[in-house]
Amino acid sequence: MNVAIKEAGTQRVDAAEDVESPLIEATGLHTFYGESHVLHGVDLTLRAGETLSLLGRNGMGKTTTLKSILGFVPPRHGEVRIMGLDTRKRRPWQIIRQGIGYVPEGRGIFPGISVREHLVMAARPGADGRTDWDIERVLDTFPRLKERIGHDGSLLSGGEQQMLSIGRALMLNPRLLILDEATEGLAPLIRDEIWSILRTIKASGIASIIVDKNIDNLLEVGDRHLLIVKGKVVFDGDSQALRADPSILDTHLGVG
Ligand SMILES: Nc1ncnc2c1ncn2[C@@H]1O[C@H](COP(=O)(O)OP(=O)(O)OP(=O)(O)O)[C@@H](O)[C@H]1O
Repeated sequence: MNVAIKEAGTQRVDAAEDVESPLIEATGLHTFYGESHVLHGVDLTLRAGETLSLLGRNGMGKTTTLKSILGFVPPRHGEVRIMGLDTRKRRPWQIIRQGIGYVPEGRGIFPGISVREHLVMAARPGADGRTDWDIERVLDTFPRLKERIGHDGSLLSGGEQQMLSIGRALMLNPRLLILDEATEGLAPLIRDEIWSILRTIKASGIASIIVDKNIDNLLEVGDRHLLIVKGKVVFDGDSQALRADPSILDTHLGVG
């Protein structure tokens, strides 16, 4: 057992981190918006280096699962441990500082701030002290961003903004990336480019949770898949298991 003392802004967070323990261990999550009960006992585990996809039709609770894990919508019942840290009573920024790069729906690119500034502002050693993702490596991974380095981020195309959002998350030297609908609304060629980048990121050893609608890419890149229906996990297994029973995707996503 490794006991790590982590800096979290002005507050020190003591985290008992077991290197063998999962990066994320969420059990029995029940999440509400007001009186509306959206998650009904979701369990989710993510191990180091693993790529996990969240599948499900619109409105089934994928984004809410991510927001529950990150503390934006804290679950009313259940427990989330991130790299050993019990996240109850933690603020989202404290949770993210455990080593999470979050790429939200909508990208979060600011007007009046250049590509370089977006990247430089985010730069930080990882929670484990790693600094292997720096601006040079991000620009090598995203040649389109290199070409647009001085441009206002908000004036980039949708695909370039998405790349900037992912590049910015990598500048945090995260142990895991969370990507919510990273290829939504993009042209097919740009989507392919982003999937290729996600494969590169996976090969670098960073774990990820990906919410996306492209099943073929998810089956190829993902190690494991959680299928969420009305706030409950109805399938948790690998690509082989999902391919072996097309009725699962057919029933719950209308594809198969
Ligand atoms: N801020 C909110 N207030 C009230 N209800 C919400 C809120 N956000 C989401 N919901 C509801 O919670 C349920 C789950 O939504 P969620 O966004 O998690 O689904 P999703 O699986 O990510 O689907 P999508 O792909 O449409 O985002 C839906 O019924 C949605 O209408």
